[in-house]
Amino acid sequence: METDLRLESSLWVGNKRHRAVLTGWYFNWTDVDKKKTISVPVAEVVGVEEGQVQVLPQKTVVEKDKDFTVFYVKRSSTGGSSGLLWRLGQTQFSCPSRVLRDQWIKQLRTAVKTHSPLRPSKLLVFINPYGGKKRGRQIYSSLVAPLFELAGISSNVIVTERANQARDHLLKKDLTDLDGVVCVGGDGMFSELLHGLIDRTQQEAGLCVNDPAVALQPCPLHIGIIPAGSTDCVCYTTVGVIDPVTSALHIVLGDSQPLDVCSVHHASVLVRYSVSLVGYGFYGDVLAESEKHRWMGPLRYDYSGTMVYLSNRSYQGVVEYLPADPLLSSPRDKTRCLSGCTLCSRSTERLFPNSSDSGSLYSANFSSFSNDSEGEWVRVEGSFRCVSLTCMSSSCPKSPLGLSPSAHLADGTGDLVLVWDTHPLGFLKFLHRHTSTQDQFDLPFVEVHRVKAIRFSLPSGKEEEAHEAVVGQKGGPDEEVYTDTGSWSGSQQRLSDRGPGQETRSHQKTVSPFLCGLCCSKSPSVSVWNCDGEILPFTEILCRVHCQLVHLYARGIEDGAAAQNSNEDDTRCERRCILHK
Ligand SMILES: CCCCCCCCCCCCC/C=C/[C@@H](O)[C@H](CO)NC(=O)CCCCCCCCCCCCCCC
Ligand SMILES: Nc1ncnc2c1ncn2[C@@H]1O[C@H](COP(=O)(O)OP(=O)(O)OP(=O)(O)O)[C@@H](O)[C@H]1O
Ligand SMILES: [Ca+2]
Repeated sequence: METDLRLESSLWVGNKRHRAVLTGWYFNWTDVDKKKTISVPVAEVVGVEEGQVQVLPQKTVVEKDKDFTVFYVKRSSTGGSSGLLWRLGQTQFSCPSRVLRDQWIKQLRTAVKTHSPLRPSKLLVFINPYGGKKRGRQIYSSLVAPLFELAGISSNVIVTERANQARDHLLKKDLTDLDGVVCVGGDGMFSELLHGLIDRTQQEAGLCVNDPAVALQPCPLHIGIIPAGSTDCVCYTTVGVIDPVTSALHIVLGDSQPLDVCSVHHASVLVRYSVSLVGYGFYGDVLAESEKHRWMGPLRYDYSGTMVYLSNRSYQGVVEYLPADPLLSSPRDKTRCLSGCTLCSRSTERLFPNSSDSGSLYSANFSSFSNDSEGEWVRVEGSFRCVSLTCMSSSCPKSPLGLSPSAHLADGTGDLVLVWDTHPLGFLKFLHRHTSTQDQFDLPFVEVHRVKAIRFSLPSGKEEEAHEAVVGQKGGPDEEVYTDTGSWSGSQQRLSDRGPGQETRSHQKTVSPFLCGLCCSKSPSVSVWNCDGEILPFTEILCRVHCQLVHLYARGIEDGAAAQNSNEDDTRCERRCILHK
C-alpha cells in the first residue's frame, strides 16, 4: 500500500521551489534552498482542493489549473489549558503541469481515505441555543460548518427548542446512515446525547437497562462535542482545551476515544448515566443552589459554591464500594491518562480481543459484571463533606487536573473520593488544591479508591429527611427527569406516595450566606446527588462502571511537549501515558 501511494515531485509554494513527497503515512515538503521540511501526517489532512482556496472566515476560490491547496491540522500551545489548540493550516502549491496537479490531488485524497477510515460523512448536529453564554448557533455557523463543508461532511442541523429534544430524537427517529451525532452545548447537552444513544442501543439489543449486572451494548454512533456550555467538563477532559475549532477538527478526522460510563440505579431501576461526576454532599448542594441562579450563567457555580461552603455542612452516609484490581492501577500512582494511554488500550484489547481498531468494536463480546470475579465489597459509614465518584479525571478550566487527576477515560473503573467531615479550613484547602497541581488526596481526612461499583445509603433513621431533601428540587420525584424508558415510574410512585403538596423542609432553605455556618456546630444534613449536573431525585443509589460504553470524536489529551509543532519536523505524535511528577 505504501508504495502505491508514494508520489514525489518538485512543487512551488509562492516563488520557492520545494521537494514534495507523499509516502504512505506522511506528506512532506522541503524548501530546497533552506532545507526546511514541513511534515503532515496524512491522517491529519483535512482536505485537498483545486486552485487557491481560503476557507475562513469566508470561502474564496481562485481558479488556477496548476494549483492545489492542502488543509491540515496545525497545533499551538494554549498558555494554560492541559491540551493543545488545533488550527486549520493551509498551503497552496503550484505544479509544473495540470496533469501532475491532478495526480497530487488524487493521490492525497486516496491516502487520506486509506489512513483515516473512521472519518464521518454524515452527521446529525444538535445546537442548544441557550447553553453557556448562548453562543451555540454562532459558534456552529462561523467556526464549525465551514470545516465540515471542507471535509465533505453532510450534516443535518437541529436547533433545539426544548430540553430533552435531542435525547428524544435519538430514542425515536431513524438514525440509519449516520456516522455520528454532535452537540453544540455543554455537559447537559452531551448528557442528552449519551442517554439517547445508550438507551436506543440497548432497546435495539433487547437488553434490560435496569439490571446493574447486565453487560450493556456499546453504542455504534460516535459522539462529537462542540463546547458551548458553562463547565464543558467532558470536552476539557477528553480534548484538553475548550475550543470549538479544535473539537471540530477532531470530528473531521474521525478521531475515536472510548469512554467509560457509570449507570446509576435506585431500587432496581436505572435512574441515569454519568461520565463525569456522581457527587453527594458539597457538589450536590452546589448544583441544587445553582439551579436557583441560572440567570447568572457560568458564574452561578462560583456563587453557589461559596454559599454552600459558608453553610459548612456535613452529611451522614453509608458507602460501600467494590475495589478495582490494585495491581493494574491506582488513583494515587501520579500517572495521567493521555492520548494513546496504555492502560486504556489494554482495556480495549481485553474487551475486544479480535479487533484491531475501535471502528469495528461493536459486535464484540463484552465481559459482564456478573462474570467478573467480583471481589469483596468494602463498607464505610460516617459523616462526610462530600462523596464523589468520577469515571474520568473530570478536569475543567476551574480545575485543570480535575477531581481525580490520575483517573482514566476508558479503563472500566471510576475513582471514589471520600472527604470525611473536617474543619472549614481543611475543606477549603481540599477545594483549593483542585485549582493547582497540589495533591488534594494528600490530606488526612481524604480517601480515594479505584472502584468498579459503589452503593450509597443513609444510616437508619435518615430516610425521612432524604425524602424531604429531594422533594421540590428541579428533577425531584414530581417532575419529569427520565421518563422515556417508562421504567422507573415504580420508584417514582413510591417516593411520591406522600403527595406533592405536602409541607417539606427543603434542605435548600438552610443554605445560608451567614458566616455563623463556619463557627456554630451543626447537625449533619441530607443532600441530593449531582449526576453530571443533574439533580437525582433519589438518595440511595447503586452505581456501576461500564467499560468503554461510548466513543467520542476525540483522542484524549495530547502531551504538549511531544506533539507541539509536530509539523515542523518528522517526529510522529506518539500516543502515550506519562508520569507527571
Ligand atoms: C477556593 C477556590 C476553590 C475552587 C474549587 C474548585 C473545584 C472545582 C471542581 C470542579 C469539578 C467539576 C466536576 C464536573 C462536573 C460536571 O459534570 C457538572 C456538569 O457540568 N458540573 C457541575 O456539577 C458543576 C459543579 C461546579 C462545582 C464548582 C464548585 C465551586 C466551588 C467554589 C468554592 C468557593 C469557596 C470559597 C470560600 C470563601
Ligand atoms: N432549547 C432549549 N431550551 C431549554 N433548555 C434546553 C434547550 N436545549 C437544551 N436544553 C437543556 O439545557 C441544559 C443545559 O445546556 P448545556 O449543557 O448546553 O449548557 P450549560 O448548562 O450552560 O453548560 P454545562 O452543562 O457545561 O454546565 C441541558 O441539560 C439541556 O437539556
Ligand atoms: Ca475510567
